[in-house]
Order: sequence, then structure tokens, then C-alpha cells
Amino acid sequence: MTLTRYDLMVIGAGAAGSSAANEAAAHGMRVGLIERDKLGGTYLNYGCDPTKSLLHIASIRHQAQQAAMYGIQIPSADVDWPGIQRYVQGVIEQVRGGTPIQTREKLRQRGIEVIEGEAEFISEHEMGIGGRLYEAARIIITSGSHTITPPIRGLDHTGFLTNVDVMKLPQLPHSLAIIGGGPLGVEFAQMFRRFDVEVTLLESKPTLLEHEDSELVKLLEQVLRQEGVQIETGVTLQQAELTPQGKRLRFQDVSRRLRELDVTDILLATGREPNLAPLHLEAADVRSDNNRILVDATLRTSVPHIWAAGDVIGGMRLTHVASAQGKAAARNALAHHPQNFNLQVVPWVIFTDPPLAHVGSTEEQLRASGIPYRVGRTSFKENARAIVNGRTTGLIKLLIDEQNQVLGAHILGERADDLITPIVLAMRNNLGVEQLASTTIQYPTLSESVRWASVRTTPGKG
Ligand SMILES: Cc1cc2nc3c(=O)[nH]c(=O)nc-3n(C[C@H](O)[C@H](O)[C@H](O)COP(=O)(O)OP(=O)(O)OC[C@H]3O[C@@H](n4cnc5c(N)ncnc54)[C@H](O)[C@@H]3O)c2cc1C
Ligand SMILES: NC(=O)c1ccc[n+]([C@@H]2O[C@H](COP(=O)([O-])OP(=O)(O)OC[C@H]3O[C@@H](n4cnc5c(N)ncnc54)[C@H](O)[C@@H]3O)[C@@H](O)[C@H]2O)c1
Repeated sequence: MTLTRYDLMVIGAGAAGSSAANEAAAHGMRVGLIERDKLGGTYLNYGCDPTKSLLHIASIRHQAQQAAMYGIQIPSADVDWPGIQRYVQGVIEQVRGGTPIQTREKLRQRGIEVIEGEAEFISEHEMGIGGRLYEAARIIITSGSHTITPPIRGLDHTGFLTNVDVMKLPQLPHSLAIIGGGPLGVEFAQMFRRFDVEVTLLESKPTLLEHEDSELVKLLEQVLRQEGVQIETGVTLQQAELTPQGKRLRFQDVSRRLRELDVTDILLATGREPNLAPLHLEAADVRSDNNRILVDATLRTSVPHIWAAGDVIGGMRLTHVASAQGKAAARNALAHHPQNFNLQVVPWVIFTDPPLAHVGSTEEQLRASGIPYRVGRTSFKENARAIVNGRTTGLIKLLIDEQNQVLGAHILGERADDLITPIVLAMRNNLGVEQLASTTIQYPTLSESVRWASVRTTPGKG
């Protein structure tokens, strides 16, 4: 077998792997980037960009259906699923083309060689890929994650969809059971409902989106219910079976009643687990548990020259976190003195309409830790621009400590995904709420709400 040598090899070309490879190449390393599927991994092909495109299209349709309230008559706003899919694929290709690190040719120009195939460790420094042998001085594992299949009797037999299947669905299902009420389940529920699919969202915990501010989750839940999403929390799924028309789920509901749900299809949004199986980590002595590859604070695995980053190490499974970790892992792999990876202020967004954005602690977390706080809050009903736009659903909550620093911010409302940014900046740079409150903001904009929330504060519920 011929042997090809690299200074550094990266396993997986998603957000973490692309940014690791790019960083190492920028330091003059000869880099091999291994990918078994598509460059760009989950976020580009099956995650962020396609789902946000679908949600955007769904919101255009929703606005068209609401247009009469603005005095505009749109008689029909029919869904053309193949047309929608073409748009989404167009977005993926445009983002791929616009990103410097997601085409083979652009990567080659940067000194990164793409190796197509599935990597498997042969030893601590060697990997087999498609019958060829490769050796690297340093290795970074960025193999990402996939959907967890929950242990529900019969589910293997009935079959189910995941986020990957949604991107190539030949037609919309008539009805859909979505299992899992985390970010993915909630986003898909609204999107499919807005394309006329009968959606039931089934969550085992007592609430949807358990990591979010509970007051805002209740508001968002109301929006989803008003749009016709059936929501069942506190359920225990027991069995899945095939019926002549489709699929049947048997579950115990929150009041322990046994129920049946007949649907055309089932979509899993039950969380993610790391892609470990084909890597054969034992051959390199890389330690892992069920949920992640184990790394220290510098992202080094149990083997000194092997590092890991992104979804495969667990924690916050987000694209911006994966990219930052990939870059840090590459820097540390090349450094004499690796630095701890430290992301102190990480915002995230549930991209529903309206979106729900979050940074820092929730009230529940502050109360549990006994940290005193004040709450600055304002409703979008008080904001002139939200009224102009006819989109007043939502609330901003700022959680502030005794030194006037922001401990957390939670926004449900139009453009919450962007409105959170100045607060992230304030938190990252230790700006107090006085600075937010004393800044003159252009009228009429949604941003004024952030200033209002920083002006009017009341003590938090201790
Ligand atoms: C539906 C959905 C929507 C999401 N929306 C958002 C969002 O809006 N915002 C956000 O921040 N995050 C979002 N996420 C999360 C985000 O997509 C992930 O956190 C991010 O893509 C993780 O990047 P990664 O590089 O760690 O892994 P991945 O992107 O999964 O990349 C890993 C790559 O490794 C390859 N691979 C695996 N094993 C091997 C092997 N043995 N050999 C060769 N190649 C291998 C895989 O094919 C894959 O391409 C979403 C996720 C999903 C599923
Ligand atoms: N907008 C975003 O940033 C965004 C969007 C989608 C996904 N993501 C990321 O992708 C990852 C996956 O998202 P997710 O929502 O799938 O995972 P998650 O782990 O956040 O949520 C999964 C949900 O499924 C529920 N669940 C699991 N098994 C169940 C069962 N048998 N019956 C009923 N409910 C069950 C869990 O209780 C949980 O609430 C997350 O880490 C998330 O950060 C991010």
C-alpha cells in the first residue's frame, strides 16, 4: 500500500473541520482534509442554511396569507415544493461559492488537499481511507454528529425522517409527527405547518425548549398553537407501527392516558450524538464516552498529537462554536504552549417567526444559583417600528447584576436574531446597561426596544 504523508490531517469538512484546515494551512502546513459526504458538512448541506431558507420561505407564505390586514389582497399563495427545493439548493450553492473554504479548488489554492472517503484509524499516526494509507504528524477529529434514534418499539420497522431526508423529500407529507421539541423540532414544526402539513410536536419533557426563558417559550408556544401546530409535552412514546395509510404512534400523554396518533410520516428531532463508529478510535487510543470524544480545556484528546472540535466533542452544538473550536484546535495543534479554549459569551437563536434569541443566563439559572438580579423588560407592543410592521408579538428581557452588567438577554420578537448582537457586544466588552441606556438610537427601529429594556428595570424574583 502506498503511503501519503501530511503535516496535519482533519477528519470531516464541516464548520469545525473547514476552519481547522484553513487555520493550519495559513500557518504553512501541508493539510489533508478528509470528507465522506459533502464539503460544508451539516450546517451548509443539511442544517443551518437549508433550514433557515425553508423557514424564510415559510414566513413569506405566512405574510402573503396575512396580507389582507395591510389592505393587500393575495388570492392564493400556493406551495410549490419542487420550486422551494430548487431555491434552497440555489442558496446552498451560493453560500458554498461565496465561502472561501467550501470548494475543492479554493481549498487547494490554500494548500489544503481534499481526500474523498471515510477515515479509519489504523494507529496513532496512520489512517486508512478507501484502501489507501495516510500518515500525519498531527490529526484533528471534526467528524460531527447525527440524529439520535430513540428506543421506541417498532420505529426501525416504520422508518422515519431526519433533517438529512427533509432536504430531499419528493413531496410534502399530509401529516407529520415530530418527535423532540428542542430547537430543531420547533423550527421544523413551524416550517411544515406553514406549508399546510398537519403537524404534531411530541416532547417528553414538561416544556418545549427547556434551555430557554420559560416566559418567552410560553409566548412562542402560543404562536405555534395559533398557527395550528398540535403540541404534546410530557409524553412517553411507546410504539410505532405501520398502517395501511401511513404510520401510527402510541404514546402516554401528560395525564398518563394512552393515545394513538396516525400520520403520514415521522420526523426525528431528538438530539444529536457524535459520529464515532467508523473511526475505530481504539486503534489510536482516543478516549470517548457515548456522547462525545473526551478533550481537555485545550481541545486535546487523550492522545497528545490528536485534537478534536465541533459537535463531536459535545457541549454547545452550534456552527459558530464549531468554527471557533476548529480554529483553536488547529492553533493549539501547532503551538508549543496550547491555550485553553474559552468562549465566554455565546449567543444562539431559534429561527422561528418570530425568532427567539438568547445569550447568557436565564432567570431560572440565576435563581438556582442565588445570584441577585434585576429585569429590564419591554414588549414589542411599545415599539413604533413593530407597530408600523404590524408585528408586535414578543418581549425583550435583560437580566442585570448589582454592578449594572448584563448577565443574560432573551428576546422573542421580529429580528431578535439580529437585535441580540449589541447585547452580545456589551457583555463581551463589560459594558454596563448605562451605556446601552444612554446611546441614541435611530427612530423608528426595533433596536430602540433594546435601549428601552435597559432603562426600565425591576428587581428579579428572588
Ligand atoms: C437541522 C439543523 C439545523 C441547525 N441549525 C443551526 C443554526 O441555525 N445555527 C447554528 O449555529 N447551528 C445549527 N445547527 C447545528 C450545526 O449545524 C452544527 O453544530 C455544526 O454543523 C457542527 O459542525 P461540525 O463541523 O462539528 O460537524 P458537521 O458539520 O456535522 O461536519 C462533520 C463532517 O464530518 C464528516 N465525517 C464524519 N465522519 C467521517 C469519517 N470517518 N471520515 C470522513 N468524513 C467524516 C461528515 O460527513 C460531515 O461532513 C443545526 C443543526 C441541524 C441538524
Ligand atoms: N437555531 C439553532 O441554533 C439550531 C437549530 C436546530 C438545531 N440546532 C442544534 O442542533 C442540535 C440538535 O437539535 P435538537 O433540537 O435535535 O436537539 P436537542 O437535544 O436540543 O432537543 C431534543 C429534544 O428531543 C426530546 N426528546 C428526545 N427523545 C425523545 C423522545 N423519545 N420522545 C419525546 N421527546 C424526546 C428531548 O427531550 C429534547 O427536548 C442542538 O444541539 C442544537 O443546538 C441549533
